[in-house]
Amino acid sequence: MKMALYQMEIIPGNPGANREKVRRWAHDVMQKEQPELLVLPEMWTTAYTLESLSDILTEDGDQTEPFLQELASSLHVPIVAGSIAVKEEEQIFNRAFVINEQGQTVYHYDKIHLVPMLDEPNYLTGGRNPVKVFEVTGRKMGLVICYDLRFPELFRSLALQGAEVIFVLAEWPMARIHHWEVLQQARAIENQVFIVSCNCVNSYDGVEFAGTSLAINPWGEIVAKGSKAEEETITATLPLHETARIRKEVPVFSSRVPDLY
Ligand SMILES: NC(=O)CCC(=O)C(=O)O
Repeated sequence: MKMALYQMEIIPGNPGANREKVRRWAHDVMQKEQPELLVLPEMWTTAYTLESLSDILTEDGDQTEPFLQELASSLHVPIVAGSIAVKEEEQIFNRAFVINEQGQTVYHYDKIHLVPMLDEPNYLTGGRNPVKVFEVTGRKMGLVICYDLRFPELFRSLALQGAEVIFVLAEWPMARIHHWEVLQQARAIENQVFIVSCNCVNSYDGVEFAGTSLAINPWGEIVAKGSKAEEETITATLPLHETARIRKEVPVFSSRVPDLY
């Protein structure tokens, strides 16, 4: 399965301009690369403009989900559409969407673990619904958002539900780039799944983001990697059939003894 990841330089606090960037990118990458799936990063309409988020969202309304639905159906491609800030009454969630190639939203997920190091808990409300797998292109997949990467329980739950690929949608800072790579390789190895991450680049409010979007196979090998600082497209072709062989060679799932832990 061929995927295209948009390692995006987000324009802070300007949803309309970011939607236009994504529209142009999606049309361009579909023409040049013909991927079967598109992937966007975390909070890609606003970046971490947390203090002004409420006003930005009130003014912008709910335009982004219909925009993504129209984009997916017109290009006839599913989109793991990163996450965006969504305001519901007085609460703001960091919400990811998955849109199928018919333009239907097949899944959404509110980030459960809000990141204290970026002050999220002071502005956002954490999700309270459990993670679930979703199906696009006939394959089961899962997703988490950024700081969730530090909580292996989410990944194990998704793997046990049958996810073959787990996406990490992120605005991960350069300050902890070492954790970013190592944790993803560990999640891939321990769950014997493909991990695909989409991060952003550039900085906002003194925080530099780390790029380095990754595709990692269930053996833990990096099969595609973005640069640290450039806005770019990363394409990755995932041989999904390899998972069965790896799970036979190291039969982690049949060796588990969940009654004891
Ligand atoms: N956007 C995020 O959740 C960043 C997570 C992070 O900085 C970390 O886990 O470290």
